[in-house]
Amino acid sequence: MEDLSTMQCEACRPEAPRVSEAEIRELHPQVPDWEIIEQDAVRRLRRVFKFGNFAEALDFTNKTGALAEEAGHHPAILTEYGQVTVTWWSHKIKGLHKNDFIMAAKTDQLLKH
Ligand SMILES: C[C@H](O)[C@H](O)[C@H]1CNC2=NC(N)=NC(=O)C2=N1
Repeated sequence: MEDLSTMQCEACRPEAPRVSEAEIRELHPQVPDWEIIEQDAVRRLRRVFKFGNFAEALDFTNKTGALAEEAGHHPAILTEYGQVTVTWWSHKIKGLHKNDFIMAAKTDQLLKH
């Protein structure tokens, strides 16, 4: 399968289907550091990134924000001293779309720059 991090998000449409269990089984292993959580009955992808201090956490936060703006698809980001929690889901469909797996893979790539 194509590397998720090289794919582009498709425009979020309210009628878009959430990922199926079969799609999750195919996509989740490609972003193994992310957990699937359910919060307020909405399934989301979440990863905690560890850093040495707040400045590094803030830098990563800003890079993630720029990635989101470029893609037009936005996460929840909690920035703390030494760690950043990034949570991806698709607001319009109140759940997980392939876009969220793509953005999780792209977020992982930020660690390499
Ligand atoms: C108008 C704007 O493009 C839409 O509201 C976008 C913005 N960013 C988004 N981000 C996420 N995660 N889900 C959405 O449904 C979404 N919709």
